[in-house]
Amino acid sequence: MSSPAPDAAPDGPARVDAPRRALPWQGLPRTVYLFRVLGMGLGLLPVSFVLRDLHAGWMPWAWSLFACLLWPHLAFALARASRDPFRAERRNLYLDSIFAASLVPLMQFNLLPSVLLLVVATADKISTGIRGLWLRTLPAMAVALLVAGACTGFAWQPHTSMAVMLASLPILVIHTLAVALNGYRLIRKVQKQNQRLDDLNRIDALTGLQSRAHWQQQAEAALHRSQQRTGASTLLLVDVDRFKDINDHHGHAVGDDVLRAIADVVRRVAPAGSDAGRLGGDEYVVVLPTSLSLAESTAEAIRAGVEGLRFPRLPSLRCSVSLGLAEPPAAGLTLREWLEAADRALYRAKAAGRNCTASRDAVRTPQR
Ligand SMILES: Nc1nc2c(ncn2[C@@H]2O[C@H](COP(=O)(O)OP(=O)(O)OP(=O)(O)O)[C@@H](O)[C@H]2O)c(=O)[nH]1
Repeated sequence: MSSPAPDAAPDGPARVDAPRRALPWQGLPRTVYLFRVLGMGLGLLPVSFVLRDLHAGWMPWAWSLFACLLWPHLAFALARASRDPFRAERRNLYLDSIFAASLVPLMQFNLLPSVLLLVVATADKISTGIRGLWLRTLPAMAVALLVAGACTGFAWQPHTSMAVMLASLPILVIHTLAVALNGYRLIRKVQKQNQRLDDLNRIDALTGLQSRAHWQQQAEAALHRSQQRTGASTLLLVDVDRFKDINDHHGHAVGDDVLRAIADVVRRVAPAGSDAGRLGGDEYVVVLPTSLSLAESTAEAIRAGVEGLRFPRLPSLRCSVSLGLAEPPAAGLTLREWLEAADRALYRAKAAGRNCTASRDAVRTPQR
């Protein structure tokens, strides 16, 4: 939007600005402008037919032409020129309602176009999404109706002719569809943003594995199934060996590359139905849908896969992982106890020299 920022920066020494965030209502004047041009422009059609039938003088005609044709552009220009476009637009929205209501007595309360103008003006306020705006404009409309009514002596001819009915159709159809389409567009946008938020919540941004919170939910469900004896599962903790050294020698960016590459190995090797996540730092965790003996083979495949990783930009870089396995704890015990058991196994793998797998009973070191 080309309108000036709400507050101009004061003169003074150059400084680093915080990242700029779009102001929530910045696009309001342009959105409202389109609907105002459409609503007021189409509204002029039935108003003109009624004024013609009433043989109205120049005053009602001039006022109607100003309100329906000139005002939408003037309102936009005022909002754009304002230092605070949102405040200016909110004032314009009140004036919209006042103008629409003032046309009703000019039409001598011709039923269909009068109801239509009042409803469209109110619906427009609702569709701005500004809380309570439509309710607050109702008293302003009532006052406008009374003042214009007093000026016209409350002349009363509510009958709507067929010609006026036909002239009312465009605003009824086109404006209603335009508002509905705008609502649809907004709903789609919100749905996409909700989906993105959900993804951000479920997925670890660096590795693409499950986030810790999401993994915990999945693991608790798997533990429950195991404790109900409706499915085998084994917990596997994977920790990068001497990862701090990799960061210190090659930098955090390379460290991140290593974390991503190891996540790829985990994803590739873990059997279907596994839940793999990143617990944080250089630690991964997988619930495998298999018994301990099959899980040991998976763990060994991950260990070997990580050992075999090569990084084209750093051909000499090698990495390895230590792995700890644990069967589900007895009924009544929780995910916390399961993780602690896997952590104890992982500790044994580290103590046995790293780059190996350990479970409660055994440490499996690869043949080197
Ligand atoms: N590059 C990178 N480093 C991270 C990230 N999260 C944690 N780290 C680093 O990972 C390292 C973890 O080191 P530790 O687990 O304490 O120890 P280690 O060097 O892996 O040694 P052992 O686990 O005993 O083999 C720390 O230096 C953290 O700063 C991350 O997202 N990216």
